Amino acid sequence: MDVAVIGTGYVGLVTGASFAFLGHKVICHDVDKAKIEALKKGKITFYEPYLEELVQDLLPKQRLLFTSSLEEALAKSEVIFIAVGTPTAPNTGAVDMTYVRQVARQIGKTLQPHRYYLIVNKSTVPVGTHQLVEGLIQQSLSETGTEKVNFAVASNPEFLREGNAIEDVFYPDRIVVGCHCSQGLALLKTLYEPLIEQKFNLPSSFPARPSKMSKVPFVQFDPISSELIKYASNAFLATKITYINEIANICDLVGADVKDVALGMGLDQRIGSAFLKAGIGWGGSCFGKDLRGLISEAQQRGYSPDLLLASLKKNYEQRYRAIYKLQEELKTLRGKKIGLLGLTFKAKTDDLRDAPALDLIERLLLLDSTVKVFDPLAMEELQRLRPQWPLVYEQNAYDLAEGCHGLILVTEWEQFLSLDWQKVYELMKKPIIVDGRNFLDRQRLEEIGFVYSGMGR
Ligand SMILES: NC(=O)C1=CN([C@@H]2O[C@H](COP(=O)(O)OP(=O)(O)OC[C@H]3O[C@@H](n4cnc5c(N)ncnc54)[C@H](O)[C@@H]3O)[C@@H](O)[C@H]2O)C=CC1
Ligand SMILES: O=C(O)[C@H]1O[C@H](OP(=O)(O)OP(=O)(O)OC[C@H]2O[C@@H](n3ccc(=O)[nH]c3=O)[C@H](O)[C@@H]2O)[C@H](O)[C@@H](O)[C@@H]1O
Repeated sequence: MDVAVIGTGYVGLVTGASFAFLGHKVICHDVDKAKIEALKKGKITFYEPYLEELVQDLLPKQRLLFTSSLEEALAKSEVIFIAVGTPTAPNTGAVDMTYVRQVARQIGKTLQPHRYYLIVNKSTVPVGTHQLVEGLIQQSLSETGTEKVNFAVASNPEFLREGNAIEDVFYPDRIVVGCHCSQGLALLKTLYEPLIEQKFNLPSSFPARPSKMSKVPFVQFDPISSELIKYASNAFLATKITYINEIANICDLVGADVKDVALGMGLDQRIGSAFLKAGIGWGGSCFGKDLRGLISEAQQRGYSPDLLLASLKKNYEQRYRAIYKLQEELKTLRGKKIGLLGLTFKAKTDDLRDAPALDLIERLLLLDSTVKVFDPLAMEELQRLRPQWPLVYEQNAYDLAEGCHGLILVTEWEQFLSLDWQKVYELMKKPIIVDGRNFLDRQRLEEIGFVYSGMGR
């Protein structure tokens, strides 16, 4: 099947590459010409495990093409995915639909008569966006006088995680679609058929298929419900983390260990063990924006979603607990050297969008600390985002530790587990460590002589 993907960011590129791998012919379009030129050479502009390898494998086979021309992208395509950004609008917390609107209008100007097209919203979008996109396309068609174009708009939200995108896209828990048009629904089913049936094999160096996996549920809903499933899922996951963080804070008060509490809770199948890792709070490009988006949707309709409001507020407060813990040990942080081990919002990504590290650094600078940073992937990105911050950028964890009064582990990078912690201890001025992800071996660190503080343990 000929497929176009509009917007070649995280989601667009993973979507395009995965459909191409499954045997479809995919053409990805983006307005960012530099991105397209890099992709044509097999270079991706962000870090995502396995993705560059996949793109480089598909390019010579001509199954995955890139273009900065929308006309070229739509020339042969029957199914058109919209995968542009839907950020939070300034001040209101509502979803900024500028890019989706632009794309819908442009698609409407480009569709050809006497053809059928299925336009699929892959972006995370407010309820009713399928109607908005349909209306804007229809309007453009009328403006250009294009008649006899048969098209439908569907919802097909994406649930991948950054850093785990290939695994999540090829071995998903479910495929959610919302489409009123039976022809469109049939096309989506055909498109996803190899994935539903798991009729493919990734290269042996890629993540293996989970052993219990057989068929992937392809679940159809009304488009409005499909659109809401995405927001409701992200809001639930974010709230589940906020919940365990609340329990962690209570653990700190009563002397319990949140890792044990989460283990005991998670064994109850009704609760489940996933997303019960306590820490300095969630970050990233989507949880915050999608919670705000859902809150705004509810408020626009006169409903106050108090649980979601609390979940959002508590998460941002949680970030500062790492600093309170340092203050407990060091009293004042003025003039103290504090090192941040890791910067990204999670491991296996170079993404700093809404990363807790940004709030931590800002607060530490306000408290007149000297802030040293090290991250395996995100140093240049931090310099680009906050060139005005007077930070000490270090090349490795040992240089970071040198002369520090305290370290905060911000990101659970695997490589931090195998550091020579005795050496780190000897390099520090005061051996205080706040493990913001409950990631390190507490017992070993305490044996070395560190003053260790986890989140809720
Ligand atoms: N990043 C993630 O892990 C996930 C993101 N999503 C959702 O997917 C959507 C896209 O997110 P990302 O891929 O992270 O965004 P991104 O910012 O990485 O990529 C968006 C791309 O769209 C392009 N674009 C903007 N306007 C365009 C236009 N008029 N025509 C063509 N291209 C245009 C941009 O240049 C950019 O390359 C958002 O709604 C997001 O909430 C959903 C699941 C996971
Ligand atoms: O809509 C999206 O963009 C995506 O948002 C999240 O994915 P992502 O933000 O990439 O990463 P997660 O693995 O969900 O982690 C988000 C944050 O929660 C934190 N987290 C996660 C799990 C946990 O137990 N504890 C915890 O603090 C992570 O450290 C990270 O800061 C969702 O998990 C995806 O299903 C969704 O598609």
